Amino acid sequence: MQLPKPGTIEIAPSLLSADFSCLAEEVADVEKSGVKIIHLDIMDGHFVPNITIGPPVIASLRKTSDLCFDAHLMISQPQRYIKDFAKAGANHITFHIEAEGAPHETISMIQSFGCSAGICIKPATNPEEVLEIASLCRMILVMTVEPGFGGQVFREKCAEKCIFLRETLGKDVRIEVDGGINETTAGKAGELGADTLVAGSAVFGSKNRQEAVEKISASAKKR
Ligand SMILES: O=C(CO)[C@H](O)[C@H](O)COP(=O)(O)O
Ligand SMILES: [Fe+2]
Repeated sequence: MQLPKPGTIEIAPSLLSADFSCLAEEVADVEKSGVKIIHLDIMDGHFVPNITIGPPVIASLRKTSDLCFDAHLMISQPQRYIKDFAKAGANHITFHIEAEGAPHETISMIQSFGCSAGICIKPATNPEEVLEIASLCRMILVMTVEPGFGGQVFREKCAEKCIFLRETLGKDVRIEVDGGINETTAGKAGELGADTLVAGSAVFGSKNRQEAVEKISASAKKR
């Protein structure tokens, strides 16, 4: 499934906090809650101090799910691996503006494999830095924690970048926030202009994933 068109609030559960011994079941469980997107955190142990999954895991999950696979590449050299992630079944590929490679080229490469492109900014990065390429992206990802680990505390100051991005870019682009989203912080993120909310520990750390997704979604829509 492609990334949903702008205009709706979407919750994107992050598989980072799922039980890695049964990922297909975890995806199926969260799919019951009606989400359209699953967020896949790809870490290389170099761009961030953690290592997660690669293309073979995504290819296996692709056989079991039709959700939009939103791959968040936290890797130093995204251009080296885009083909592999696209062929594995990613629908939307986000890379960091802080990573190596000319962003225009990376975006063209993503699109040449039939995926939509996204650009991500870390907490210390100014949102102005993505303006030049934003029109080529279907979604801008604003990190509300330092990338690398789930379960961190939401940084409101980072989410405030969404106001500038929304005012400057308008409604035709999705703005995604990632890090520390739960039923309390989702309201603030929605209020600031985010329409796509990644939630890892708040969804997969909860026994009832459906209820968790509903609460986060209701909170984000209250803006
Ligand atoms: O990109 C990420 C970390 O780098 C994750 O997507 C994010 O942290 C989700 O986890 P949580 O909702 O528990 O904060
Ligand atoms: Fe992420």
